[in-house]
Amino acid sequence: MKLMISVRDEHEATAALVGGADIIDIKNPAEGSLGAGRPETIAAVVRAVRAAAPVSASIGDVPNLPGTVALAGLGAATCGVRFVKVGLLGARTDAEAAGLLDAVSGALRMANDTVGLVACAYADAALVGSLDPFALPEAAAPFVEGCLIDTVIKDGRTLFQCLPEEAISRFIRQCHDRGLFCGLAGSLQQADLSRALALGADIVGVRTAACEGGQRSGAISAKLVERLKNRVKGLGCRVWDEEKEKSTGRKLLPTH
Ligand SMILES: O=C[C@H](O)COP(=O)(O)O
Repeated sequence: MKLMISVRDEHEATAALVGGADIIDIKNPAEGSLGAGRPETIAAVVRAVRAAAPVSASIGDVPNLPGTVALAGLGAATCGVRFVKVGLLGARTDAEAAGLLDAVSGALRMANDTVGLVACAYADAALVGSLDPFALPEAAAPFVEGCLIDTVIKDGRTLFQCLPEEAISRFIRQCHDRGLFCGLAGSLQQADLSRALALGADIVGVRTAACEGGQRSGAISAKLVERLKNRVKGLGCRVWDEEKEKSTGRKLLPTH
């Protein structure tokens, strides 16, 4: 299981790498759960990380405007990231989700073939009228390399307080059955990491628990990242299903 740390800028990216993060995810917490960073910030993080880890860039908790979102995806893809991550906040149906992802994946192909797309739905979608997260893997499968389930309301409630483990397990299975990697996020704390691994998650995405003061508006602390990483290492790592990698022809884990 890989530890993905969501960072605001190149300074936080460096701290996350020092702490042992496996994946560097760029987001702007001031603009939402998956708020988009500015292009110059994304480029600065890519330069700071170099080849030390895969870099993903979030393009926001997006509205249901495929053209607008595709342009945002193209912009992020030209900054040298390995993944573009899109929060499907404005999609209400699987058809709207597929329409958005089709538009963004077409834009990424204009940039280059090495940039993968990651679709994100929300465990607390019902509170904001967004897409049922369990409709995501099926709708996203033709366009993405992986899916993430996160929380849109960052009030400290964790993913595991929004959904029962059985439901999270179902989401992970839906992804794996379609050859997609699956990430879990949503105010995850140390204690949640073992649950995520036991359920078969491939990636855990964290910001708040890696921030000084335990506030996602705080700064990423290398020490706190190291503590999270040691916890993940102490839990061992899920062995990939070689068959699935062969059958999909895709590395199921992000590579850089
Ligand atoms: O990685 C994405 C998540 O939004 C992490 O943020 P969080 O731990 O503050 O919920």
